[in-house]
Amino acid sequence: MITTVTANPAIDRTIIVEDLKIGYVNRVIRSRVDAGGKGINVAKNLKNFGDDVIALGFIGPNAKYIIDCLEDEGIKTDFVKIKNETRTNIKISDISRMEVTDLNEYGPYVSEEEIELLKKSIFKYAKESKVLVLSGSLPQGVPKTFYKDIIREVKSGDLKIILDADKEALLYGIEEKPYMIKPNVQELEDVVGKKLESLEEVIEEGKKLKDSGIEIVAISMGGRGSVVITKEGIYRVMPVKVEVKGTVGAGDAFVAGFAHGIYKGLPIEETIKIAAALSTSVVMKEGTRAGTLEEVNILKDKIGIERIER
Ligand SMILES: Nc1ncnc2c1ncn2[C@@H]1O[C@H](COP(=O)(O)OP(=O)(O)OP(=O)(O)O)[C@@H](O)[C@H]1O
Ligand SMILES: O=P(O)(O)OC[C@@]1(O)O[C@H](CO)[C@@H](O)[C@@H]1O
Repeated sequence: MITTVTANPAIDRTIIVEDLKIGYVNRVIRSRVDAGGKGINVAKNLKNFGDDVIALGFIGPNAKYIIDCLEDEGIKTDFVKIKNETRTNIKISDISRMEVTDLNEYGPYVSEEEIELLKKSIFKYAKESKVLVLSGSLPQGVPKTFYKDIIREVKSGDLKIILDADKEALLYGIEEKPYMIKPNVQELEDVVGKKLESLEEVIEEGKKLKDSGIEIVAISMGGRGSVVITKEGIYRVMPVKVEVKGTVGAGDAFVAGFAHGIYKGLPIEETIKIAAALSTSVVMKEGTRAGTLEEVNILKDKIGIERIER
């Protein structure tokens, strides 16, 4: 089984506009609502691959919609029901600039008792899982060491932990050496505390993290693809040129591709291709949506992948 944890789910409201003008009245062409939050997006992608996945996290009284969406898709869920409301994140997609602006709320305040309930649940499901995905920001009241504490508690040879977080949650999490991390360049810059101007610098810093004991360091670079640093080698992955309709959740699809490959024990190059293809299929869609197996099968062979160092 694969367990995904979304401490800070979101009702994602995507608003499609043309030529957004800040400070003016803008007309909305169309809008849509999706169940969002990073771990939830990972779970949606994994389900489309037919993997056995369960989604955990905190859920507020206003967000039954999220549970219903996941259950409609056949995804198992076991969320901790909290007193305060789940956030709504606004995604403004400007189709003339092909640009998405994210307005993400901090999320609800979560109590100590609610945090303990989620921790217990994660510890329970981790015992039955091969892969554990810890993804996204932490809502208010949750200590920045949340992921670190979980990794320390559940880490074992049999469980592969993927951490996709930012800022302090990532910094602390890294201290416990998860199996894999997936920072984007900005997140990696925050970890190393400096601007990374060239691909060489990105690789250099990624290598240091890998050498510190993290097996896979996958650095995503948006429309420039990614660099994946593993013990098998360093891979430069080039994206496919497609019509981009929305980039929200591309990173989560990338993570899901790795979770799938690791779960199935696939070779690293095949895993990377699936991850890149899955993220490509997501950018071809409006809103926060997952990719499908059929889309990946079409896109996979178009992914350019080059081993640049052993
Ligand atoms: N404009 C694009 N064109 C083609 N592929 C893209 C584009 N943007 C993203 N991708 C694909 O998605 C992957 C992950 O994207 P990105 O680096 O934006 O993740 P992220 O910053 O974690 O995103 P998010 O937090 O919104 O999920 C990239 O490595 C690439 O394969
Ligand atoms: O505020 P966070 O937790 O960092 O990110 C939340 C979020 O932007 O991430 C997903 C896309 O990756 C969206 O579904 C969601 O709204």
